[in-house]
Amino acid sequence: MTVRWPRLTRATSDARPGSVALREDEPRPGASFRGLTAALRLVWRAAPAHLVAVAGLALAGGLAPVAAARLLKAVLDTLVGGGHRPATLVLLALGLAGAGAVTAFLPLLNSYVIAELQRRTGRRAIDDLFVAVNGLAGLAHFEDPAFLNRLQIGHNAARVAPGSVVCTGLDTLRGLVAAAGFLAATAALDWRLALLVAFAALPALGAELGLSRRRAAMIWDLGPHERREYFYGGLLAEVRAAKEVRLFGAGDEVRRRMLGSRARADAANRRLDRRVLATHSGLTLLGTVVSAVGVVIAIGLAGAGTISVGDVSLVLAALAGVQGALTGVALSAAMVHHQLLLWGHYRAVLATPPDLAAAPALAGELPALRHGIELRDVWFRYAEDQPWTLAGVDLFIPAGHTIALVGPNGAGKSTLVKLLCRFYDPTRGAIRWDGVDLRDVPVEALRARLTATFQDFMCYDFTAADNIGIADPARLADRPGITAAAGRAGAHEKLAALPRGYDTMLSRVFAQDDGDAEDGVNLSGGQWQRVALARGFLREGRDLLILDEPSSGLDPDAEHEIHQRLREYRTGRTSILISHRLGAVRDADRIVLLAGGRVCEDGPHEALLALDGEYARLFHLQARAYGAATC
Ligand SMILES: Nc1ncnc2c1ncn2[C@@H]1O[C@H](COP(=O)(O)OP(=O)(O)OP(=O)(O)O)[C@@H](O)[C@H]1O
Repeated sequence: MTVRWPRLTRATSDARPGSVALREDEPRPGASFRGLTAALRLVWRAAPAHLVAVAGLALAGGLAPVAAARLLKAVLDTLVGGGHRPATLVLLALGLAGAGAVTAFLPLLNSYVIAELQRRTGRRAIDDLFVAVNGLAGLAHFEDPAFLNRLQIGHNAARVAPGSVVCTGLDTLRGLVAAAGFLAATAALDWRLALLVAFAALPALGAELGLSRRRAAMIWDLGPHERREYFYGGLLAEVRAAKEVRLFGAGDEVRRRMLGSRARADAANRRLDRRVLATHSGLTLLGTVVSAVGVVIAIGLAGAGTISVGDVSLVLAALAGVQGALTGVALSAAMVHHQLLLWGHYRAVLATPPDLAAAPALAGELPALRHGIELRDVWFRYAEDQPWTLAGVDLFIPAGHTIALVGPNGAGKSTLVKLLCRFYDPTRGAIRWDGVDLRDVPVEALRARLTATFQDFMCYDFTAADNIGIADPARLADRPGITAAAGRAGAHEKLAALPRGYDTMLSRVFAQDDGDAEDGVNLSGGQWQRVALARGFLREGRDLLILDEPSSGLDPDAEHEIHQRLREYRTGRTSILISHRLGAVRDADRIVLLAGGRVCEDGPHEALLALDGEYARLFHLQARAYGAATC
């Protein structure tokens, strides 16, 4: 049957949605009122009772020292005035002791409640963050350094920023309450003293806000260095890199590079620390002068009989209290500001535009494949400044057929498969599933119809069962299905014979769930490949099977056996098989030779041999290498 496809009408462009959204030179997200309210909403959702408790504690914490100072004044004035009743003094003393106890205990309680609030909020924030990250259907963002930088900062901010913004904000409130109480008490004695102390706090506020802005900018600038440092640290610590690093004696070089990244980060931190030292020294000097002036004025007023001895004690407490409270307010306001800047990166990740165009609102399920998949004049490049990887591919994959993709390294075979899975959209042209443009279908609906084993498959540090079951999370507990898939991939005997069978960890990096690290095993490369194939097989019944180099790591017997199984499995199914072993793909319905991003040859094995083109040359080359003169 010949299927005629309608002409393409979709406007195409080089720009992939969202791909230019997060650049290194983009203005950084600023602290904003919306950021504050978003943090507050999150904390309220995650830990409402704790939020109320922290607010109550903040209010009590602000009032307690003022109450203590007022009680002390009353005690002193009562004592100096004479003629007092003992009961009054006892009551005052008890009140004073109570205020002192509250002042001492509040911070302990506060820390406990804040820690729990932080934990709950952090968990919720991280969950929201990774829901958003999971929602990015394509791969483009994960290859964008600016996005990765933002994600790392956002991830760190998620743990602490929202809780910290709210708690430190309440701390600021507590400081303001305390400062207002002390200022009112001081103003009642002498308003000039109150003004002097209040104005002395303003430079601290400005300086701390400036420092917080610098700190946040520095975290952004250091992100790439720190990511590199983690990367080098990983090379030194991870078992996957250990062989090459040791054999090549590359450890010292990697360590030097790691320390280089650390040194750049340290240098920037040092510059900031010097600025902090200079700023805080200036502020401390200012505070000392203000205190000294305040003390001299108060003693002068007491000497002149204008204020009482108790008033002097109140002024001394107020001076220290106001200064401490206002410095605390400046510090915590700066901290809120700093956390809001980092929180802005978190919110920016949540607001990251999708890198794939959304399907039309009414797009529904994708029907089972009946006719075939067509690539019509497909062009693709990974970025605008990179060369074309696919340059006008025209290809029809009929339903129920096996198409083998062959071609030199870098020809674009895996890229083509990635477009079929819609990890990227074509830069130009279109891919149609029974005539429906893939961009007009929800991406999940498309992927539900695919199964694949990729060339760079994952080796999960999971149990054997989970390593296979993860291919279809709804079937993680479907042990018969998992063992059947493993059987089809020729992995069952090996996995069943492991110390804990399918419950054995395929890792020596993590212990079993019960903490026993002894039973974890490492598989060989070929065994891992079979597990990866089993994952593909678990998703049986899908419309399109993609196998990218499914047997590259297998021994000859295993390769023969796997290809035999694949042949049986593929019969009547639509599949795409990529392989450099041309002998393994000769029985495909059609063999497509990609080169330079285009389809150069296309036809069954015999037809391509008869054509005597590039495929025939490569096939004979391999056949000779295997010692087979004729094929
Ligand atoms: N994520 C990426 N970002 C940028 N360029 C990429 C990316 N992946 C692949 N490329 C480039 O695209 C080209 C085609 O790569 P692809 O992996 O599709 O080739 P292939 O035909 O599968 O090669 P091989 O036979 O070696 O597996 C290569 O030049 C490669 O450098």
